[in-house]
Amino acid sequence: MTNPLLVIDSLHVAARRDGARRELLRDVSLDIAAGEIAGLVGESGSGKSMLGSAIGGLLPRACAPTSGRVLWRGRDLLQAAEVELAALRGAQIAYVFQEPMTALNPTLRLGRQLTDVIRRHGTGADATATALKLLADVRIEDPQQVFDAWPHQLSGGMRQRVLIAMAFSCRPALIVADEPTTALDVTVQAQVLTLLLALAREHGTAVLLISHDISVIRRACETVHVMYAGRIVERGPTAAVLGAPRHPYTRALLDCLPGRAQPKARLTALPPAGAAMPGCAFRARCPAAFERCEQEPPLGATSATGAAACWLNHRSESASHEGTTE
Ligand SMILES: Nc1ncnc2c1ncn2[C@@H]1O[C@H](COP(=O)(O)OP(=O)(O)OP(=O)(O)O)[C@@H](O)[C@H]1O
Repeated sequence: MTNPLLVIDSLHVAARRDGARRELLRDVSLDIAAGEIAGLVGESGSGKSMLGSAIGGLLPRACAPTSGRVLWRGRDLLQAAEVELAALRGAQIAYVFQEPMTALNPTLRLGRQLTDVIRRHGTGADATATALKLLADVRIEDPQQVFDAWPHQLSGGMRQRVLIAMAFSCRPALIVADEPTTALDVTVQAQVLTLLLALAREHGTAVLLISHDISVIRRACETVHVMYAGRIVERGPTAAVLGAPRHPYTRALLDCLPGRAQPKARLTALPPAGAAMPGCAFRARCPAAFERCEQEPPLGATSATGAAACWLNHRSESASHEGTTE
């Protein structure tokens, strides 16, 4: 990829609790180019939000990177001070989170919250006029009414539109959208996702769309990264990865889609992400890697480290679609 906006290079993140260390992200690498709509998919607890948070320096207090780099336009953000990260967030990297109510301040009218963001990043323009224009851009019919409203007076879908307006307010180069539609009614999920993507394309904004729902990723993203137990196990152009998945976990995710299971066929349970298991959790489903997986010694006695070791060793030959054309 020429001149990527974001390069995550062999990132490891661990949590510390009562003196014990638990690895949450293991050797994660991911590139995003300017304007690219990239997807990150995996089951709950696989580390998607942890990765999204690590990009903008928003990891929970108990969690920290232990090695690797997060290069933003070539600058390693893991070496940046909080003041630099705070300036970057909003201005260049914006976030849209799952639950709009928790991302908004319930004690401030929406117009005030929008103009605060606009003024903080100093675009110089009339903040009120800019806010009203942004509300119109997210297809809100009566921007003035929403500008004057309190967060609790809006529906979840409308609140998420306001947060999308806020995210675009400073024309960021990247939006990290962490399950942006999961908390919404099914009927508005598609509208909000379509809006987010349309604005991103219009402004040339790159998006890292985080979702547990592979059908959302399939519909929205040019590239996909599949995450399991803190690792990216497969990556590539969405059509290539989902059209011909190479990793058994990707195949298992696709098999979970409604309509995919054959009539009367049994749904096979996914291997548990946190369970202790020697060798590769997928060896029974992965003939190409079977022998190596069997021989691979587990890295540790607890957690899925045995599986991780295996993926680490055969990932490049079996699960990368690099260079694949759609
Ligand atoms: N504040 C925290 N301190 C320590 N560990 C955490 C913290 N938050 C999350 N974790 C752990 O990090 C791992 C990854 O969690 P993460 O929230 O990134 O998963 P996810 O894939 O985004 O799932 P979900 O879609 O349910 O949010 C999980 O094992 C989780 O228990």
